[in-house]
Amino acid sequence: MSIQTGGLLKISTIPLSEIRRPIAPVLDLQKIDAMVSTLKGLPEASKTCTKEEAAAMDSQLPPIDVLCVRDQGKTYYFAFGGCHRFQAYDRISQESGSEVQVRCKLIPATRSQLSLYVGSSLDDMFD
Ligand SMILES: Nc1ncnc2c1ncn2[C@@H]1O[C@H](COP(=O)(O)OP(=O)(O)OP(=O)(O)O)[C@@H](O)[C@H]1O
Repeated sequence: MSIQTGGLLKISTIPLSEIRRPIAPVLDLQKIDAMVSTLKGLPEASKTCTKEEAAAMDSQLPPIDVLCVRDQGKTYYFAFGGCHRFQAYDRISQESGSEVQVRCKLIPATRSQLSLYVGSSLDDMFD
């Protein structure tokens, strides 16, 4: 999604618990450790990116592309990428015991655009 959206969309923060992630990820645990370090502002962040990149992040991870779909008066958020960043946010949330805000690039989408990602599971996406 990043290729199409480039710098066009606004960056927002959405509570982690409000973002639906329909596809199970395949994970590199070392990358998640380094991302958690970035969020905590620790130097180990540079394990999966350069020291300069980590410094530029300033305890932030790049925003995750999130589809934003309106259905029957409610807004639903869906993510299909950002697997490692979500795992890092999950861990920070578990460690702190509180809700975490996720930096997102919100992409307005329709139900039929969402169906391109989830196929016949579309109706299960809204509950
Ligand atoms: N330790 C880190 N600290 C800060 N940023 C990082 C770190 N590791 C990777 N990044 C940056 O995070 C972004 C996403 O990285 P990557 O694609 O590897 O993970 P991801 O969250 O699983 O995303 P996707 O599923 O979309 O590939 C990249 O811009 C990358 O440069």
